[in-house]
Formats: sequence, C-alpha cells, structure tokens
Amino acid sequence: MSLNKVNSKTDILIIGCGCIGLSTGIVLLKTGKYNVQIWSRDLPPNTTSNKAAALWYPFLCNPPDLVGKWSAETMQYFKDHIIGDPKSGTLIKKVNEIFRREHKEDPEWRPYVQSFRRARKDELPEGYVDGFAVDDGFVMDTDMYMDYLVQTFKSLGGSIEQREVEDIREAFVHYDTVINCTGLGSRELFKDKLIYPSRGQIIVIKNSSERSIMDEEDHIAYVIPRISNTVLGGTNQEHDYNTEPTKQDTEEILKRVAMISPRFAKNRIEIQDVKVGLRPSRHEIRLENEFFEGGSKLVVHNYGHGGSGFTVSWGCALEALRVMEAGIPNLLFYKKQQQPKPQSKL
Ligand SMILES: Cc1cc2nc3c(=O)[nH]c(=O)nc-3n(C[C@H](O)[C@H](O)[C@H](O)COP(=O)(O)OP(=O)(O)OC[C@H]3O[C@@H](n4cnc5c(N)ncnc54)[C@H](O)[C@@H]3O)c2cc1C
Ligand SMILES: O=C([O-])C1=[NH+]CCC1
Repeated sequence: MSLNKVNSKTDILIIGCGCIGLSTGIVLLKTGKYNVQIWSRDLPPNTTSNKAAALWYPFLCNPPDLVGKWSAETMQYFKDHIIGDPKSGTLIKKVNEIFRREHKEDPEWRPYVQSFRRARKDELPEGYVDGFAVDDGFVMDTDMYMDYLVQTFKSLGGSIEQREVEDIREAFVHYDTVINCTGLGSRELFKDKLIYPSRGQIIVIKNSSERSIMDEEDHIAYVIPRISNTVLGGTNQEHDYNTEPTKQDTEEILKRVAMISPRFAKNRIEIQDVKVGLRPSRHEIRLENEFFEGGSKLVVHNYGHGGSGFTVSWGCALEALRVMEAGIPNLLFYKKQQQPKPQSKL
C-alpha cells in the first residue's frame, strides 16, 4: 500500500501561506520528491507575515539553542539562494542592538553566528554604552519578499487554494501527510492554548537609514531600512488581539525611536503607513510529528515562531523536511497494519 502518489511523487498538503508555509513548501518542492499544495484562509498581503518589519534578528522566540541554529541556517540559505535576486526585496544591512547598561553576556545565539561582534563606540548613540553587531544581517521589504516566495513556490510546481480548514479531518480525506504552518491559527485548529498573540505595531516612513538599529532592553525601539522605505517599531502587547493601529502606540514608537536615532524625531519624518500584526507567540516553536487516525495520517507541526518567523524560516523549513521524512516510514507501517488480512485458503 503506498501513500497517495501522482507521477511517483508523494502528495503533501501545507496549511498556511505565511513565510513559514511558503518557505517549507519551497524546500519540499526543491527535493523533486513531492507534489505540494497549500490551503490557506488568508493569502499575502493579508497574512501576519506581511505585517512584519522585517530583518534577520532572533527576537521573542525560543528555544534559544535551536533558534540560534535555525537562524544561522536561514542566514546561510539567504546568502546561497535569495540575496542575489533583486526580485526578492532583500538587502544585506548591518544590524546593531544597543544597550544603556553594560551587557556582559553575549546573546544565546552567538555561538551559531560567526559574524557576531561587539558594537564599536562610534556605533552607539548618546546615552548607550554597549551593543552587539552583525555586519551581514539582512532586511526585506516584506510585501515584495512574500510575493517573491509565492512566485518561487508556484514556479516550482506548487499550487495554492484559498480555503479555511475548520477540522483537520477535512485534509485527511485527500492527504496522508499534512504540514501545519497556521501560526496563531493552531490555537483553534489544534486546540493549542499555548500559542497566543503578541501584538506588534510598526510605522512605515519614506526616510532611509544606513543600518538597522534596535533597543529591546526596557522597551522596544527599532529602525529597519528597506529597499523603498524604512520601518520604525515597535510594540509587544501579549494576548492583545486588536489589529487596528492606535495613535497612542504611534506616538510612543516615535518617542522611543527618536532616542536611538535623533534624525527620526517626529517633525522630520514622513509617515507612509502604520501596520499591526499578531505575532504567533509560544513558549517555544512547535516543530514535531503528530500521528492521527490510528497512525495512518501524519501532521508535521511547524508554528509558534513569535518575533522571528523570517529569521528562522529556512532553518525550520529544512528541519520540517527532516522530521517529515523521519515520520513517513511509520505512516507506511501503520497503513500496512490497516490493510485487510488476506483470507487463508482452506
Ligand atoms: C510588527 C511585527 C514585526 C515583525 N518583525 C519581524 C522581523 O523583523 N523579523 C522576523 O523574523 N520576524 C518578525 N516578525 C514575526 C513574523 O512576522 C512571524 O513570526 C511570522 O510572520 C510567522 O509566520 P507564519 O507563516 O507562521 O504565520 P502567518 O503569517 O500568520 O501565516 C499563517 C497562515 O496560516 C493561515 N491559517 C491559519 N489558520 C488557518 C486555518 N484554520 N485554515 C487555513 N489557513 C489557516 C493564515 O491564513 C496564514 O496564511 C514580526 C511580527 C510583527 C507582528
Ligand atoms: O517582531 C518584531 O517586532 C521584530 N522581530 C525582529 C526585529 C523586530
């Protein structure tokens, strides 16, 4: 008994069309072993992923060691496959994280990122005494990048259907193997009450900036340059489902950003847009197999990336492939078990 196969490739369903679902689909398609379809309630530009800043920087995401590994793998994947393509909407940009107080400890992801160094004095704004630096960080114009992922996924033979899944058994009618990339949607679809929203508001301005700079010591303030504009952020309001921008948050972000980058004092900027997204926050990323229907159906969970979905996306996609391919043989074993026993001839 084989898994549902067409043209000798195994059919895989991915639920979710954010940066995680699309990256995972592209990695699977590039193996040449799978037909991949995405079902998703929302499509770009109407996903959380489209509301992100976004830059490479591990942030509000656990577990620290795996986030470090997956962030480094993602950085390498960007260098090998993405940065060189102008359609990707990505740029190499130095990133500095800065501190008002001396910060003796390196970040937990430091052992995985060779280019990490301590910030130089000349990289620290007035009032800041310590900092980190990654010279080969990257930023992306999120809408351009998400469109690039959709085009890449489709050009590799992937198909996308706008469709909400209310019960995972709907998927099992057509597929033996499903990859769950629903982000915050797993709270309902898989009744995972450990995942919750962390509301983030950002301001898109016309001005440019030569580097990304972040202060997340006592509050969040960041400046993230992109191809056609710059993002100022941000907020982190846990368990807040409000997806509408507030004037109060905009004012607060401008006040904080002016402290790390005085050139962005309120009267010297031109606001183009204000966006809100709900980070899929969880105590740690869930990336594991779960068997259903007596072991004859496999769901690979890949969700809960908090404030680092882009930063770990390709590392997690490669891990989801490894985890899925470790699970499929068990699936075959269970399917064999389910076959009717041949009648013994008397
Ligand atoms: C303001 C802000 C700034 C950020 N900046 C950065 C940054 O600089 N760098 C970084 O790495 N990360 C950043 N993030 C975090 C990043 O945006 C997220 O980690 C990432 O978008 C999560 O991707 P995802 O694909 O899991 O989720 P989503 O983009 O939410 O995608 C989930 C998909 O699943 C679909 N779905 C859900 N439930 C169902 C269902 N039942 N049936 C069908 N489809 C379903 C949804 O429609 C959607 O398409 C930021 C987030 C915010 C809010
Ligand atoms: O979630 C977020 O706001 C961010 N993640 C990386 C830098 C900013």
